Amino acid sequence: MIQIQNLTKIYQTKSGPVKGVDNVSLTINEGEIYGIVGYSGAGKSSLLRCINLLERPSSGTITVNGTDISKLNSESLRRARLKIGMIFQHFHLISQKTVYENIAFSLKAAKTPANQINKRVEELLEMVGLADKRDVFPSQLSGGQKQRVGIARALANNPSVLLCDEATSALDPTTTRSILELLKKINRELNITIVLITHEMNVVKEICHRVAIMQKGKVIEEGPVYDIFSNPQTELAKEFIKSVVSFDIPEAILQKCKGMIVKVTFKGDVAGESVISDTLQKYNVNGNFLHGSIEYIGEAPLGIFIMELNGSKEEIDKSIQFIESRTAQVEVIQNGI
Ligand SMILES: Nc1ncnc2c1ncn2[C@@H]1O[C@H](COP(=O)(O)OP(=O)(O)OP(=O)(O)O)[C@@H](O)[C@H]1O
Repeated sequence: MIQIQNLTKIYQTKSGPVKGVDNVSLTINEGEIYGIVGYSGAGKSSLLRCINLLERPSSGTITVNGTDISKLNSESLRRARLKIGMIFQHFHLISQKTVYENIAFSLKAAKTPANQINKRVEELLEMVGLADKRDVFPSQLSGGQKQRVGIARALANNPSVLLCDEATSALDPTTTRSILELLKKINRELNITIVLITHEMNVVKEICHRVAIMQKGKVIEEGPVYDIFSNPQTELAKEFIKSVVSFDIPEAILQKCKGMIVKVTFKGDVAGESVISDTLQKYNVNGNFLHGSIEYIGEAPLGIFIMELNGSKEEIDKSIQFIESRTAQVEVIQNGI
């Protein structure tokens, strides 16, 4: 478990102090995939780099598996860092070393006995699907393959935590998906806690269990990814979700609608139920779908439909109450009744 309490990071610059992280408190549970999302300059990297003390916090504490790492002396910190792997947007591989040597380098740095290195590197290559690239140099690899080497190197010393700094931002969508699948497998099979920072809400939607949304150094919203997607509280969370699931209706269409336009959000298994058709049969209301889809957050369905309801105010009110009783949320977007 990682516990961050009242963490502040202030950089001293020529033009004065700059707050990178501003009084952040978070708990990241063992075995979860935790996302930190925010625009450029929000403080994601500063926060992530404080977790393995690549940056020294100005104040606050960071406890990793029960140890307050900010209090460790340099030798203890070196050992603690071996249990915190890290991967980077631009991979940071050593270009003069082969894939094998890049991974072995981590093991040598941790003083692994020479007779154990070969077996461990082979295991890691197998795990990341690069057994056939053992002796090639990074320049001969695709971006996705380079990131696989980065992951193998980060896992070499059996860390309990893997920090991912925009690990897929330099990759195309298909490669991104395959790297995210690999991270999911590592989390599931090795029970490694993963903390990832990203500006892509899609990455959060694909693999994270919980997420923190950062702005100006602060965490402004935090919770299970499903809850944030189904019921975002802040404008920024809504904006990030829009980048993945957009339900904008063209103005010209909205102007033509004379009824009540509602956004209906179905949570969980109920997303598959025929709530809308039941409603239209039960009440004297006409429904006209304007937009809709079922998104899968991880593996849980979240159905969002925008529809125009036409009929008497009384029947529409009753049908909305009925939908709410069967599902979760109905939000009126435009009321022409
Ligand atoms: N080494 C540094 N010296 C001075 N200021 C810094 C330093 N590192 C970060 N900052 C400042 O701290 C704030 C947060 O930066 P940080 O890099 O943590 O944000 P970020 O969300 O990771 O952004 P990006 O995605 O662009 O990396 C910014 O205002 C930035 O200018």
